[in-house]
Amino acid sequence: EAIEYIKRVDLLIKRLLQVLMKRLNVKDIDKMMERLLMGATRLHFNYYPKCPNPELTAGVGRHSDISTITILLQDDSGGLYVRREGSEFDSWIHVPPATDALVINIGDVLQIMSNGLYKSVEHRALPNKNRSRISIPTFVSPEPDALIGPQPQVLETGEKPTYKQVLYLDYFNHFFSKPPDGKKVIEFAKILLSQINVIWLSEVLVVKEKNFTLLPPCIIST
Ligand SMILES: O=C(O)CCC(=O)C(=O)O
Ligand SMILES: [Fe+2]
Repeated sequence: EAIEYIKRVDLLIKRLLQVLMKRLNVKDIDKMMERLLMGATRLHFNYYPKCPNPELTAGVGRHSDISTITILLQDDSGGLYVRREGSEFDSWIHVPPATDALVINIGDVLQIMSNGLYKSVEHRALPNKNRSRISIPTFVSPEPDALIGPQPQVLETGEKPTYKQVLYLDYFNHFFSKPPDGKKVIEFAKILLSQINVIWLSEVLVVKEKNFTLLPPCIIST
């Protein structure tokens, strides 16, 4: 049954990625792109024993997944919450379990690759008071040695990159080096304003010294 599930989910993953990448002007998912998007897919089995006081337990703390996408199969007990985007105060929406339905999360890798067009979803999971819960997420992720960054097709229009190229293994290790803390992890791949200023200032200095015309600004990832 598990193998059959994996086979079917694999087809679903490929179909979903095709649609999602089309929006980024990536029309063909070749072998290289496949390794970048789904080179290392992992299945986790989460068990939450019942707990008399769920609000006092950590459960799975607030985080976004460091995957490209996550396909989540949950049982019918409930306990997954997503953060309402843009709310000033913490506001969580319960994701009710639906029969024969899967939950699809956008992960950080897709946010980075799309230069922020797609947004990874912040979520958390709490145990139940009266019964245990099982969830089975499939994390669709790049190979450890893949470089993740905004795709050239996304930047074709002249859009400035918000994220730099990072090794997926470094991103992965960074995520697991700290307790979960919302969407802070993605800052690891962000191009910082100070980095842009330094590059811009150095261009101005070159112009002043040599009387050259200003080169088009380029953002170098460090
Ligand atoms: O148990 C759930 O519903 C979510 C678990 C989760 O977010 C995770 O394992 O990353
Ligand atoms: Fe998660």
